[in-house]
Amino acid sequence: MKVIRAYAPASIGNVSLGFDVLGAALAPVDGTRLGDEVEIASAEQFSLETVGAFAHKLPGDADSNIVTKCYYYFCEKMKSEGRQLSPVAITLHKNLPIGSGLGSSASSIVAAFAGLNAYFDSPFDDNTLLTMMGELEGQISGSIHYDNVAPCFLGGMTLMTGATSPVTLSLPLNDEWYYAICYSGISVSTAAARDILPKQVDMSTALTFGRQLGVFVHALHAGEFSLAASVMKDVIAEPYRKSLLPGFDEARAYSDSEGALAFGISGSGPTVFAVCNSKAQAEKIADYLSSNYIQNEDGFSHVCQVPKLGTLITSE
Ligand SMILES: Nc1ncnc2c1ncn2[C@@H]1O[C@H](COP(=O)(O)OP(=O)(O)O)[C@@H](O)[C@H]1O
Ligand SMILES: N[C@@H](CCOP(=O)(O)O)C(=O)O
Repeated sequence: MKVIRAYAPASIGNVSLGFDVLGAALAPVDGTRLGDEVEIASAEQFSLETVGAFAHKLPGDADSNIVTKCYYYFCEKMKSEGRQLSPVAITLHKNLPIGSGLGSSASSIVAAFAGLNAYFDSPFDDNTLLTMMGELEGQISGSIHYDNVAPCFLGGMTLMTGATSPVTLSLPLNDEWYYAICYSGISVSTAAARDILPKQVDMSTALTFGRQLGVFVHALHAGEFSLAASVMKDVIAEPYRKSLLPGFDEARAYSDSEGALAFGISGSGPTVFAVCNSKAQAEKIADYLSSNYIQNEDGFSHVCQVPKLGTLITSE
């Protein structure tokens, strides 16, 4: 019997300076698989089973799970192209905490679509799949944003174009940067963390945002990584969202005192990340965050890099 497995990594939305337009995939350097995984096999009728460390935090009924919505959306798209789908049984390994700022819903969505596409012999190209992923992410968080689904699917650091094709561009990576990331264990709803943001920004904020993003993209292409790190500052969301994150200011102060290149909120939080020049520095900051930023037994920290690959498909 054909079985497809799709693993989709965690991601940092916004990367501080690119609200809704910049994202990066994450891979712990110790080889931990930090991401959701789906298994797809043939069945007489559709079913979804959920397992894994955070399965018990998902909605109780399968119909409310975003993976079920992905399956029916995929069926509709196939039907509109004159193709019929055979039913499948999906198992979701829910390894990412919900409302963590690690692109948890994106990880499930990407694993589901990428897995279904592989199972049904690749009817959709990457750009079409990305558009479908963005739509489902929009259903869950209240507005379409690709900054988690794109890096989760494609890997690396991705910049959204605002166009339909290509939806996203890949930016050069710095292999020497390490990211200390820490999930505090509390849940922050992305939709709620979007609702607290002002609907308009003032002129000076808009100018800073545009300048930072322009300098960042130039600096990465020029290999000027210190310059790139110097503009990793969030002028859009952090001033409002940090009030939702107990211990945020202290965590930033420690990261700065250790000489980290940048520090910020991953997605809508509560996960935070520090960009570091060395693995040793990232380990020290991750240790501090483990002891001081984590609020309960669900929290964790990792030292990560940004992987070149995103979703991994295997079949048997
Ligand atoms: N497979 C899934 N993974 C994550 N969240 C899911 C899934 N299916 C349904 N949900 C629901 O979607 C919402 C996701 O909340 P959100 O704050 O966007 O999380 P995150 O920021 O971690 O992606 C929650 O209400 C959660 O119960
Ligand atoms: N750009 C979005 C990113 C949300 O990421 P998540 O991991 O918290 O879902 C935002 O900042 O709202």
